[in-house]
Amino acid sequence: MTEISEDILKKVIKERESDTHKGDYGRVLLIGGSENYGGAIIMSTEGAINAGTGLTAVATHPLNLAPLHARVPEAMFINWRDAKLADLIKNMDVVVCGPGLGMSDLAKQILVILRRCTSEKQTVVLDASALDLISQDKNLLPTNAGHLILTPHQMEWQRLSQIRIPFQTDSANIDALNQLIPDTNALLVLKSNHTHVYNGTGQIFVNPIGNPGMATGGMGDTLAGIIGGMVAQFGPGVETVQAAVYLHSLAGDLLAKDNYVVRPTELSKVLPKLMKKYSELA
Ligand SMILES: NC(=O)C1=CN([C@@H]2O[C@H](COP(=O)(O)OP(=O)(O)OC[C@H]3O[C@@H](n4cnc5c(N)ncnc54)[C@H](O)[C@@H]3O)[C@@H](O)[C@H]2O)[C@@H](O)CC1
Ligand SMILES: Nc1ncnc2c1ncn2[C@@H]1O[C@H](COP(=O)(O)OP(=O)(O)O)[C@@H](O)[C@H]1O
Ligand SMILES: [Mg+2]
Repeated sequence: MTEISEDILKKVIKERESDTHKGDYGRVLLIGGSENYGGAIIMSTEGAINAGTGLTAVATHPLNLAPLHARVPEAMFINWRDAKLADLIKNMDVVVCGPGLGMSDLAKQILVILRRCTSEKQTVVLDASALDLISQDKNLLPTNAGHLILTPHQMEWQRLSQIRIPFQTDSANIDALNQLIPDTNALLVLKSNHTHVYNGTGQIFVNPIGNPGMATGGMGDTLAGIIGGMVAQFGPGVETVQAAVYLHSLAGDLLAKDNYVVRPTELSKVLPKLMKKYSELA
């Protein structure tokens, strides 16, 4: 087991070359945000954009169009019922699916489309409702994606792995990950006060930072977006995911120095400054 440290940020976050454009920093599509959970996909999108995604698109319920554009005009919008969703998915580097997606039949259909349209070169980050739907039907897993990153909290992992929270030991978690996805490219980010990152080969990375001010709805949605944005720029390896987990908590700790509660939307705002600092320390 390895403890994640600040060094991972210096290693992963690169200074940007002058001769580059938005196409060099990845295309991310975020899918989620039902009528009742629009905030989840907006917070996720804020995480992705503030972590530096080159181009960001959001597939969501049409009710979310105005609030999404009011908060993040950088993001493009598509109605999640639009037939063009399939082609959009095919053109993405990273798809983050699940924040506020909900458990409807439409949400299930979206997972079917995602499974059909993803391919080897793409990374899919699965969070929240997407994981709960997959718990009900494992055939919904988008196994054609080259890289799969699962980001459950302990209750979502209990539903998915059938391992009750007190029995979620490292060895049980690795066995369950390998059983669920017999592919060493899969990563499991098991969120708790000390999030563990596992890969299929049995490596374990533990996040030693973060704080209970971060126990606020939307904090995981934000992390899923940050992971998507960082994978889009720095690749889908386990080091990128460790860096995203550490950066999220570091931002949370920075805000918790003088705030009782850390709002996910405030956390996203401090990411560009932190990333700048670590890009220069490489
Ligand atoms: N503003 C919004 O629109 C929000 C929407 N959300 C969406 O709401 C849907 C349901 O997700 P929830 O996660 O709220 O509901 P869940 O029912 O999946 O899990 C929440 C419950 O799990 C238990 N739990 C045990 N260990 C935990 C751990 N380590 N971390 C977190 N919870 C733990 C807690 O009792 C908690 O109330 C998802 O689609 C999610 O994305 C949430 O992300 C909250 C914010
Ligand atoms: N007590 C805590 N200490 C450190 N980090 C925490 C704590 N509580 C929550 N977090 C972090 O906040 C996030 C919560 O994720 P999640 O439960 O999926 O939130 P949501 O679904 O509401 O967005 C995780 O990254 C978790 O590590
Ligand atoms: Mg969550």
